[in-house]
Amino acid sequence: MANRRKVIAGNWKMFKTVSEAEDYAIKFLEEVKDVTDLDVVLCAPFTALHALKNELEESIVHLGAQNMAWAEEGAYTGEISARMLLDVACTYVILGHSERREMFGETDQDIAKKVQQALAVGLTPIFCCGENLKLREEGKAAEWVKNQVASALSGISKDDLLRIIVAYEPIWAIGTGKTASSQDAQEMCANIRATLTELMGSASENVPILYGGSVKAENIGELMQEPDVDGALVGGASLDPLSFAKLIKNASPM
Ligand SMILES: O=C(CO)COP(=O)(O)O
Repeated sequence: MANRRKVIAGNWKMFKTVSEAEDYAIKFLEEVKDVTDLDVVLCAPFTALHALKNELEESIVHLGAQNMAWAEEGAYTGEISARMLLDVACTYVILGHSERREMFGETDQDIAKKVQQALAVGLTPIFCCGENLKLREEGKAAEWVKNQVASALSGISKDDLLRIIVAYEPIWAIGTGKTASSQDAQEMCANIRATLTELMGSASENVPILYGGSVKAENIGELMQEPDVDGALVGGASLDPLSFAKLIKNASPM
């Protein structure tokens, strides 16, 4: 039996000012302070990270960003580097989210470079992959996601791959209220693990694979029952501290 971490990560996307984030952190910490059986991550906008660093210090909640530059530093107007994220106590960073791929033109090559840069400074990448509705309906979802995983992760050493989290987020399930069935989520997460096995051998058993797409307090329990679903990346349902705390408690294996 694999000894994988369970992870629930909230992706706030482009929501919350500094004061809203601080207010959230106070309420959220009160609710989740005794959670020990899974890793809890809040991926906040850049502008809220420093304030959250202060609020979350010495708590069980880890801090993450939602994107970063592939370059180390330099003349890249508007970009944020991996070291800047470390500086505000981030330990995680979401990379390759479908919204960045679709709306901001990020390619598999960009994402591969970002994953390498994150690993180089010691951040844990939450690498996102997932198919759109057309690909799913054409029966091409598994192949598409396999290619996304292989092209972003194939240049990475086996040891470094052990430090990655993969999030499977079917685009048709994001923000639509349409969750993949837990069987579909399991099937795709198992396929991703098989691709990881091709890259890193049986150590893939230790890589957490999350599901994302309309996850809520009501459906997390069922998803977590699946053997290859090790947690969730949660958008809309992470925006309210009390309901996100409820989701986390429902995800808990205890
Ligand atoms: O994109 C997501 C998380 O990264 C999922 O968003 P929703 O949970 O709002 O569907």
